[in-house]
Amino acid sequence: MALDRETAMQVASVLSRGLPYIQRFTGKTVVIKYGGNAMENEDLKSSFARDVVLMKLVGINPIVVHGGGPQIGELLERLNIQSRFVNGMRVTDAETMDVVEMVLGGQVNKEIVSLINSHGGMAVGLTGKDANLIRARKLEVVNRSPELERPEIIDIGHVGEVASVNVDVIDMLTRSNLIPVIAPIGVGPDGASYNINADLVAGKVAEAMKAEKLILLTNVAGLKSKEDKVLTGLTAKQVNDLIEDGTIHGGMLPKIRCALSAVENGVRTAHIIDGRVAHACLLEIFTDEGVGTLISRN
Ligand SMILES: Nc1ncnc2c1ncn2[C@@H]1O[C@H](COP(=O)(O)OP(=O)(O)O)[C@@H](O)[C@H]1O
Ligand SMILES: CC(=O)N[C@@H](CCC(=O)OP(=O)(O)O)C(=O)O
Repeated sequence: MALDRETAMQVASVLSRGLPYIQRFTGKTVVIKYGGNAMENEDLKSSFARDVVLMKLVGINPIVVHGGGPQIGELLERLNIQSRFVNGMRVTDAETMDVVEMVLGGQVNKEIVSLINSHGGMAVGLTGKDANLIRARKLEVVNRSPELERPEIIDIGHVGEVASVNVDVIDMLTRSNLIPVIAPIGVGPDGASYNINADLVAGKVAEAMKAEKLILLTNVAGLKSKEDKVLTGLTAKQVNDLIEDGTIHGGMLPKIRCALSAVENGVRTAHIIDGRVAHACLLEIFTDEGVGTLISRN
């Protein structure tokens, strides 16, 4: 579709103003965690896919790690399987694990791959089982309730944490101009599947790839205070205090923990941003002040 002269001038001006940002980020890796809650509607999904394609086109290496918690919840409900969370992690028995693998590796992964490809990108979908991309070990959750005489380990089933990331596979894909889209399922030493929180996978992939940025797209404007204000530029100590006093809870817990770990392990910055805003990823990259909550080492 041809642009009229005035619109073309505006587009040219906007593109030109993006040049310093493109120069700053070209050749750098950006890991984007696309949360299930941010996949709100078709327009938002399209704007996300277009952002990823544009990033790739200007020389940035986007790596997508997706969630799908609400989508898993929907199918479990349809199948009449009860589900509950401990510390933001879904308790995962064998039956639930089958559903998790179907929804994340099948439905959600392929939907995102198709979306990116329909906007002109070349995405390849993987779970952590493909080429042993994500090796996992069982996650131990410790209950430190003051009511207990001593801390107790809670068994939450087939839930894992990342033991290692096969960086070579991701490198091979990105060098071939492909965009990796990773579902957060890990493979244990015995070949078994592990359900891993997608934030944790995104954080570890960002660390292993020495990413410039880790962008966590979610369904809130950022990390919020008790007064509902978006907080940014927090120190690790301030974050820990917010966890202690319960301001940070539920799904925000793994998000904030993985962001802190990422910046302590070589990722330059981590950002928790609102995926319900169109072009959230580009807004983050193409503004000096960024959007949402910034977490950096200092
Ligand atoms: N301090 C906080 N600031 C913002 N959100 C918080 C906070 N504590 C808990 N949350 C919850 O964390 C949720 C985001 O996590 P989650 O639902 O797992 O999203 P996603 O699917 O994007 O990973 C928010 O919708 C909110 O309900
Ligand atoms: C162990 C665990 O909780 N796994 C998550 C995996 C999906 C996920 O993390 O999705 P969101 O990012 O959309 O929340 C789950 O079963 O819901």
